[in-house]
Formats: sequence, C-alpha cells, structure tokens
Amino acid sequence: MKRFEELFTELSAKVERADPDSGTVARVEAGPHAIGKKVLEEAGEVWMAAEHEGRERTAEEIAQLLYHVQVMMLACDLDLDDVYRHL
Ligand SMILES: N=c1c2ncn([C@@H]3O[C@H](COP(=O)(O)OP(=O)(O)OP(=O)(O)O)[C@@H](O)[C@H]3O)c2ncn1[C@@H]1O[C@H](COP(=O)(O)O)[C@@H](O)[C@H]1O
Repeated sequence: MKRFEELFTELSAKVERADPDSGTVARVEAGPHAIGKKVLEEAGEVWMAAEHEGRERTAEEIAQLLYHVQVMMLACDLDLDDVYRHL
C-alpha cells in the first residue's frame, strides 16, 4: 500500500530525472490544460462511483483523482507544504 506522501516523493523523483519510461513525466510535460481535463474527468468518475458503484469503486476513483492532483502540483511546481499550508 502506498500513501499520499510516498506517491508524491516517487512522482517528484521521476520528474526530477525526466524518466523517459514514466507516464507521469509525459503528463507533467503535457501541462496544466491537459492535466486539468484529466482532473475533471476523474472527479466526475468519483461522483458517479459514489452515487452508483459502491465503496470499492469509489475508493479506486478517488485514488486516481489524488494521483492526477499530484501531477497537477508537479506541473505547477507546487510541493506538499504549499498545499498543506491551506488545509
Ligand atoms: N497511481 C497512479 C495512477 N493513477 C492513475 N494513473 C493514470 O491515470 C489513468 C487512469 O485514467 P483512466 O481510467 O481514464 O484510464 P485511461 O483511459 O487509460 O486514461 P489515459 O491514460 O488514456 O488518459 C491510468 O491509465 C494511468 O495512466 C496513474 N498512473 C500512475 N500511478 C502511479 O504513479 C507512479 C509512477 O507511475 P509512472 O509515472 O507511470 O512510472 C506508480 O507508482 C504508479 O502506480
């Protein structure tokens, strides 16, 4: 099992070394417009799962949303503290 902070550390390292095999690096390079579309798509899937598909599917969709939010953070040069400051 991977936690939020651990995923962010993993993704940051891949972006830092521009890992050519990483889907995350490709997504970050695509930029905030493309990432934003993915965030919206995943948020919609969370909504639909929560209303119609049960707890497990909802958890899965939330995990994907969290991933794409982290990709957006990396594309915007934000780290965890930049976000936690507003919690
Ligand atoms: N947690 C995730 C994760 N969640 C979601 N996704 C991506 O988001 C997609 C989910 O969106 P969809 O269900 O819409 O799938 P899709 O239709 O294929 O979407 P598209 O890829 O075509 O946009 C998946 O196909 C993945 O590409 C993720 N990609 C990577 N990770 C983790 O990120 C880490 C680094 O991954 P890489 O950068 O690929 O090495 C690893 O630990 C991975 O497990």
